[in-house]
Amino acid sequence: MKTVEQHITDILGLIAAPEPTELDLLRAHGAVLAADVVSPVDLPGFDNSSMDGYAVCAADLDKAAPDAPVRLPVVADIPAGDATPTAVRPGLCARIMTGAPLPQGADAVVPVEWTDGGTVTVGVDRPVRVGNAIRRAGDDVREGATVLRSGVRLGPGEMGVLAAVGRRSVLVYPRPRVVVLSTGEELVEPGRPLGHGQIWESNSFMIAAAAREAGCDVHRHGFVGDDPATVMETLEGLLGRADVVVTTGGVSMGAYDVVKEVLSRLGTVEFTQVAVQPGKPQGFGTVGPEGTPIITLPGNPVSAYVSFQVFVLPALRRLRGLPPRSLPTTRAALTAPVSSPPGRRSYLRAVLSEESDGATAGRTVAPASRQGSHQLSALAGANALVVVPEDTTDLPEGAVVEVVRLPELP
Ligand SMILES: Nc1nc2c(c(=O)[nH]1)N[C@H]1C(S)=C(S)[C@@H](COP(=O)(O)OP(=O)(O)OC[C@H]3O[C@@H](n4cnc5c(N)ncnc54)[C@H](O)[C@@H]3O)O[C@H]1N2
Ligand code: MOO
Repeated sequence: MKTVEQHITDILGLIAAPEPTELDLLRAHGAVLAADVVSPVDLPGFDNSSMDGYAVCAADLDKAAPDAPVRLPVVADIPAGDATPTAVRPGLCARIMTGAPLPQGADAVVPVEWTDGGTVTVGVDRPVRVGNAIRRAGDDVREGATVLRSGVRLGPGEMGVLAAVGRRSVLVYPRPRVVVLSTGEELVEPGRPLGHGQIWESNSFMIAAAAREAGCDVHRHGFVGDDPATVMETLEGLLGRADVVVTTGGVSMGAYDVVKEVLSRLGTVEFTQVAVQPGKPQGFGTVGPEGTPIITLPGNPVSAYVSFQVFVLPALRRLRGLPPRSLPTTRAALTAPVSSPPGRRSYLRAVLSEESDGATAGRTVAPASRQGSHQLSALAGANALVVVPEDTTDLPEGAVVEVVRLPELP
């Protein structure tokens, strides 16, 4: 059987580096930046007030005191956005609002709380130091400075910086388009009644959610039955909207394992067995005229989920323009014994907790009691996968194990 690492490498071999695209800022959220962003301006772009108050010459107020306020004529009123440049001379002041440009000649701003709030003349009851409540041009970003580096993900903070330096569009690797398709004659859309031997379809919802959380634009096509012609036709119809197709089901040894049958005929998809539990039957390759990558996951729901996190996620990261890393791991002590088939690496659903105990930096990990490939209930609530190596079949309570941290909700 193929190793987990080899299968990850083989899938990555199919995934070409993405093409950068210039996207409008509103569509760029979540994408990965494909070029450094340099600010064309200083930020702030001009000296401005950080408070509502009065722009003054500080020296005028040297002798101001609560019982002897200094009174200054107010010669201008400067709201934020004021387009008319203003100036003050010693002995005069201007009323000014937060964010408004500092008038020429002023060297300090007195907050309104230190004054009587006058609009013709104003009484100020204490001295002010030079520079008080002034935000200097360029004290945040200097013109020509790199504000964002290629490779960063555009989250809210990055979106803010881009807009602040005046960018309306950016060069990014756009979110990959993932099409999710499940197969199985027994499947019924949730919300519809079940007949004998039928089950509600769950894989496509789960895999679509995981791909979305991985930063992709996802089209959940839902599912098709086991008729090869329909599967082929459906797949062909979906290729135009996919950078990668992820299927579940139909890849094992069954007489009606339709994905395997249909894609084997195309000749570019390889079906294989990986030394992993769950998730042994796997496939990957390309389909259609554009050579669209396709990754075929097993149908058992837990197998599909674990396979997604172990095999598909690195590929999606590469498509996003990120290093194709696997999920981060840590070490933790088992709260219960676990077992694993010989020769296969198990990924057991578990709950990792960060409580303190020393040797494992305080982490313990509780494996779920139901580990069957069909036992979906243990997946809800799991935040980690306990890794049991290929050469290990049993681990006692207290053993320190490698633990994969599952992605957290963004
Ligand atoms: N003779 C053998 N049988 C099986 C082997 C084997 O090596 N020899 N491998 C087993 C393993 S391991 C797995 S995993 C499954 C994978 O089978 P398929 O990928 O062909 O999946 P299906 O047969 O279509 O379905 C398996 C199971 O999962 C349920 N299922 C499928 N799709 C969905 C869905 N979208 N939503 C919810 N549930 C789904 C399906 O009803 C089956 O119960 O093969 C083993 N068999
Ligand atoms: O190896 Mo299958 O994917 O668990 O049940």
